[in-house]
Amino acid sequence: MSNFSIEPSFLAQVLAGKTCISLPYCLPNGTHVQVMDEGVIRFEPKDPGDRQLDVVLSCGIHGNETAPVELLDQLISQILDGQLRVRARVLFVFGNVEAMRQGVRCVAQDMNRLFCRLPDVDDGDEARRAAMLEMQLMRFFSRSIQDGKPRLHYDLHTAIHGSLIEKFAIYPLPPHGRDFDPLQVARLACAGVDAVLLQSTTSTTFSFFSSQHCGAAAFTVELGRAMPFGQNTHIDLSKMQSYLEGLISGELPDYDGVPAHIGLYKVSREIIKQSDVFVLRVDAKMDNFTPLPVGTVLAEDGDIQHVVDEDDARMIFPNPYIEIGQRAGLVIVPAKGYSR
Ligand SMILES: O=C(O)CCC(=O)N[C@@H](CCC(=O)O)C(=O)O
Ligand SMILES: [Zn+2]
Repeated sequence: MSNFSIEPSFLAQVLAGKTCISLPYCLPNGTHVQVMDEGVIRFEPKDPGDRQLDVVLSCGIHGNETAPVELLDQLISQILDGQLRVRARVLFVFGNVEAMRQGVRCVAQDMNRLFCRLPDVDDGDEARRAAMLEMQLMRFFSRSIQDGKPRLHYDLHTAIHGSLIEKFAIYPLPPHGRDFDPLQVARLACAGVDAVLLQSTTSTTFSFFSSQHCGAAAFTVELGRAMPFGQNTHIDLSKMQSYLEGLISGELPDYDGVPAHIGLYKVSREIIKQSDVFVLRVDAKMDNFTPLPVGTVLAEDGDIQHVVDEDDARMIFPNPYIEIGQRAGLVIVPAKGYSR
């Protein structure tokens, strides 16, 4: 990508293979811009004293989840053409570029299962890309760790199936046994998210990486159902767009507690596929958050039977078409006892 150009869009240039690391340059309004790698672009305010926070906005970790990619591309265009004033350091990441080109979730390996691991000489393209993105985030957040600015990461996705709650987030709990921050949940509500899943287990996702290793308040955000590029008009991302525009312009909204309408859930257990005779006994296409009565057989895996024994259980991300050792679904329950 050469210096300051609005057309074609950043996304179009990424898909055409025309972005790679570049020298930093300035927009006419003084905003600093640098392409850090293919599909990775950083903006910094003209006046360092203007900077309120550091935020990573990522999408396309799954290449067929296009609505968030279109949203972030629009924000990048608004910055490049001077409509959106930058008062934060912002790193935009288009995650799995090759999968985006092919319109598939992944090419060989699910990239959101490849974070927080040691690199290996046999790593494929997606594992190497995940390791490179980890380095980009470590580098980006190292400045905010030094000077104490708020660190945020929103990793935007869309889900394979429908969902009774269209927009929800997974919130990896901060390290060292710290509790979740109600203010972060309230900010997600402001962005149009209606339920938050508090995740206390370890994970291999991008948001888990930035929470654990960069000390960022980090979230995987599901924004509706995955559709090809240009077919996302059914998803209303206006609240998310306004919220992100606010962050980029340095506005970090403050709230008292978690809004009453937000559903708070926690992971009761993960259903891991342990053998090639694994069978899901519930409809693999059922909507996320579908209630599951006690006694429902969820899956069978050789001698193992997964049966619901939790009150008020629901399942999200049911998917039997995964490799052995991976997650075939999450059983979640309401998180009780949290003050709002
Ligand atoms: O709809 C599905 O089954 C998957 C949607 C998706 O990509 N979800 C993320 C969630 C990540 C997390 O648990 O934080 C994923 O599976 O990677
Ligand atoms: Zn995804």
